[in-house]
Amino acid sequence: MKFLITGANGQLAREFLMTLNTHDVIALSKEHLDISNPNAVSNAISQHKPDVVLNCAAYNSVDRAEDDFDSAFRTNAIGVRNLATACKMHNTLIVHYSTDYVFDGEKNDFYTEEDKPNPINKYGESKLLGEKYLTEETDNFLLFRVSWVFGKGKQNFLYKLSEWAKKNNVLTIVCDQISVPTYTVDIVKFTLLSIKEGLRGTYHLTNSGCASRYEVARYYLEKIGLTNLILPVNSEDFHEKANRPHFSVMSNVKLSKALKLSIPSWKEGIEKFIKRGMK
Ligand SMILES: NC(=O)C1=CN([C@@H]2O[C@H](COP(=O)(O)OP(=O)(O)OC[C@H]3O[C@@H](n4cnc5c(N)ncnc54)[C@H](OP(=O)(O)O)[C@@H]3O)[C@@H](O)[C@H]2O)C=CC1
Ligand SMILES: Cc1cn([C@H]2C[C@H](O)[C@@H](COP(=O)(O)OP(=O)(O)O[C@H]3O[C@@H](C)C(=O)[C@@H](O)[C@H]3O)O2)c(=O)[nH]c1=O
Repeated sequence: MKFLITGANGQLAREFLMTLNTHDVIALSKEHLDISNPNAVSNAISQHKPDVVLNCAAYNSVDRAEDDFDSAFRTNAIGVRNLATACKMHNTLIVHYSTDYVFDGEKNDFYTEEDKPNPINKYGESKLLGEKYLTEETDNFLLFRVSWVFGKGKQNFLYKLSEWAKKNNVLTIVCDQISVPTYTVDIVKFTLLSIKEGLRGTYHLTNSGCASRYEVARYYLEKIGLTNLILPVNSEDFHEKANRPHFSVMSNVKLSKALKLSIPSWKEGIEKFIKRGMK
């Protein structure tokens, strides 16, 4: 099976590259394939004729998207539509990733695939439009909503935490944002199993369990031997541009039933990540 990976310098793409046999993979970074360019996308799919496109490209700057919706929209919505159109032409499976931030966080229970999204920030809006364009354009898709992704890379909360911890003895961490930290290794594993099993459609792919940012910080920093004082605070204490959902935990039951497998907890994910040297 031949894979084409977009956004090849990102943290999820790099995890795929570490797992897949490189003979079967075409990996294109933004420099080599900007997914917002329809001709470039069409040419890349025609030229490489992959069986599967793994779309790991995204505009992920949640705060910046508030003032620069155009950039977020171009990559997270138009880019996805370009890929979906080209994949449909060649009957290629497209695997795409969305986010817990498509939900408003008001449900106070785990979100299922049946729940109606209602984003409360511009990044979430752009990702929801990407979902819409994907599902309107083709049936041959796997759409995974993931949350609080961590792995080798900098676009994640654990990396940011360790940077904050190096600079400050006392950390103030929000306790009113609850979701599921999800390890790139598990995203890759369950994506590849889903492809192998022939699944299609929308699934929530998160590690199991849930936690506030404050709980994650305490767990992670203790595990890596840092003794910073960590104080719980509310989101309103940070004057961030973007609103973030208070409770965006997604249930992974649909995926776990479809694969007849249980998905490891976020704590197991973090332990595995640390054992691998946080690489
Ligand atoms: N990180 C997280 O916490 C979460 C991520 N997700 C989703 O998971 C998926 C993987 O994210 P992750 O690996 O963490 O993201 P990263 O930010 O690590 O990687 C995204 C990559 O996409 C590239 N990119 C940006 N715009 C374009 C474009 N127009 N064309 C091609 N490439 C582009 C970026 O390049 P450059 O850096 O040069 O712009 C970057 O290399 C994304 O769909 C993301 O939205 C969902 C929930 C949480
Ligand atoms: C600076 C600082 C921030 N925070 C909090 C405020 C804010 O909610 C959060 C910001 O961390 P991040 O930048 O990792 O959060 P954010 O970029 O919002 O993370 C999100 O990214 C996108 C791509 C997703 O799809 C989501 O699933 C989620 O992972 O950290 C603290 O608690 N203490 C601090 O000292």
